[in-house]
Amino acid sequence: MTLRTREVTWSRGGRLVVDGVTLSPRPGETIGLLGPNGSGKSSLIRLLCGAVRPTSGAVVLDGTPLTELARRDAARAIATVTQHADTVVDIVVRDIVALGRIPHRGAFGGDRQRDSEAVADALERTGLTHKAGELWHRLSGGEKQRVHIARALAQQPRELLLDEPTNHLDIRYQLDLLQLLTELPVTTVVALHDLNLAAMFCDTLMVLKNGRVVAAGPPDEVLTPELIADVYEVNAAVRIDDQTNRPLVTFRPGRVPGGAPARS
Ligand SMILES: Nc1ncnc2c1ncn2[C@@H]1O[C@H](COP(=O)(O)OP(=O)(O)OP(=O)(O)O)[C@@H](O)[C@H]1O
Repeated sequence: MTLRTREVTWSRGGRLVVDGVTLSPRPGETIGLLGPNGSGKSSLIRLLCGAVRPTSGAVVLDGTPLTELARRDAARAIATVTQHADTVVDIVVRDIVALGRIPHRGAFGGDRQRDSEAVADALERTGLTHKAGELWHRLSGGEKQRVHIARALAQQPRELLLDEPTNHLDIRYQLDLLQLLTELPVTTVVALHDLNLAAMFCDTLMVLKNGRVVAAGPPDEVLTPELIADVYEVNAAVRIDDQTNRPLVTFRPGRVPGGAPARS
């Protein structure tokens, strides 16, 4: 059992932002959420973590709708890395990462040894051990991003949700992060803009357009020139990379209005 959605919809201002999405990850798999700006990826992640309530349909964790679950139970199982998370408080990196341990604290405090091991491990995995004592506001954008990821890892969740986690990272950390996600024994849903990174690291891709799922499945079945033209209105060629055995997308200049790929 894992975190799933059943025909979930979310409407805002009379518009269906998320429109009947069913997401059923296999435990441990990495699902990449793709789609153009405004297609509903962040909104679906907000539904999955319980930040917003579905208008209809359900988000369920081990069969129980999130809306019926105690906050602490959901927080122990689900960690989320959102976009634009910031803090104005003067706080050091280690203390931000330690916030991930809060859901594990009981009425008599937590297991301190386990907490500090989880924090140290999360710092190590994100390459931040040497920054543990540094103040948050002195970090670069990419380092801040990695701190948020470390906080989520310190939470030791079963389900990990990430909204464009690579957007501030240089290419080395993008690759490191996505490699790490595939190696963690957790179910991961990650919204991405980079089709090639999604193809390289995700087990399954789900593509949204106007809040609806337009394709879902293994990367080599989903990422076709036709799909890319339809969803992004760009002209692309796709081949299987002989090193990674994954689809590799190259783009051609010019828009493809209306969605049909231009003939080369
Ligand atoms: N709270 C809200 N109230 C009204 N409209 C909203 C709200 N949240 C999202 N939307 C709208 O829903 C649509 C989907 O937004 P969302 O942020 O989920 O897209 P996205 O696929 O994550 O986009 P991006 O790639 O730009 O981050 C957008 O048109 C957005 O303006």
